[in-house]
Amino acid sequence: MAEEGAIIGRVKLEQRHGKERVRVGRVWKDSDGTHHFVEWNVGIRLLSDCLPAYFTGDNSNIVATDTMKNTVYVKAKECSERIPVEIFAIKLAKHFTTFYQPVTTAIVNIVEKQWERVSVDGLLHKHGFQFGSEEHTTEVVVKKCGALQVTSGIGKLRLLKTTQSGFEGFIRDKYTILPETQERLLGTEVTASWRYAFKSLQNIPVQPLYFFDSHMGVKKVLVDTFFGPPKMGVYSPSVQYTLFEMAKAVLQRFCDLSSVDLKMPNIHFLPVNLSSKDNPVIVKFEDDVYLPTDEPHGAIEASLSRIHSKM
Ligand SMILES: O=c1[nH]c(=O)c2[nH]c(=O)[nH]c2[nH]1
Repeated sequence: MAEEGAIIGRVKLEQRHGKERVRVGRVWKDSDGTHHFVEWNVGIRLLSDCLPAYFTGDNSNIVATDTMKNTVYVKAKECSERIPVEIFAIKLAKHFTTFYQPVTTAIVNIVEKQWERVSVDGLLHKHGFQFGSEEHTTEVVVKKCGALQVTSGIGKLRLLKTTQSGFEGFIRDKYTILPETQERLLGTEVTASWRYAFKSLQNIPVQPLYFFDSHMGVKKVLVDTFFGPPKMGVYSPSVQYTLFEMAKAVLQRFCDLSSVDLKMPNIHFLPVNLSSKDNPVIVKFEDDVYLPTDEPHGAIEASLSRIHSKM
């Protein structure tokens, strides 16, 4: 059994090492001239018995972080077919736990940037892509025994609705100035992550589009639940309530997920009222003119997990 930590006198050492921000772009070319492109930003952490490196300067059990970086490019080259980011992360993590005897666990995080195929004159371009702000994230943990944990996610998903939102009934005291309202603009930048229920390398779903479809599906449920039906929308009494509705909808719709984690900052758009001594009403706020802000913002986060296998 490898040792990743040790107690020395009255202190405990826990250690891991890896490489951060290894950036790779990969193109796949179909025979009809259609190209596919992904950009990945990879982080790797290896748990292994390299305590002698800390205690005596003996590096003989260390996988150099430079080697980890090279491995990202080698494995990207080896992927001759277009693959989802989750499968690439699993391949990398599996490599580290099987190729290196001292490595007991590999943790691979990847952020995929959004390069979307462009349309020109109404036709999808064969090799032209446009950058979007959204991110597709994954974290994969693989143990030597084959145990696996896969988390997927979405980052920087900015959503905003101009009505059907309010906030009332909260604690009022001598520090409170926020008025109660049934009419406000609601803006957020969703960071979502969800854990798949399968727990070993043998149980990874075999359908080639599984992770692509899950990602698109979860995103659609999150967005649809946030906004409600196109004509009427749906009333949000708080970010907290809407967040819970979104998380519940994801677990109800996708039974192969065991938990979902949502961070939904309340990004404030401040009402604009302008007045002067001579002109008391230059701009009177009527739910129309706002000052967009980045900070400070509300921080509202929650996780929802299944206690039983079915909801
Ligand atoms: O939806 C909201 N939740 C809060 O907790 C909160 N706090 C606040 O100032 N505005 C809001 N809005």
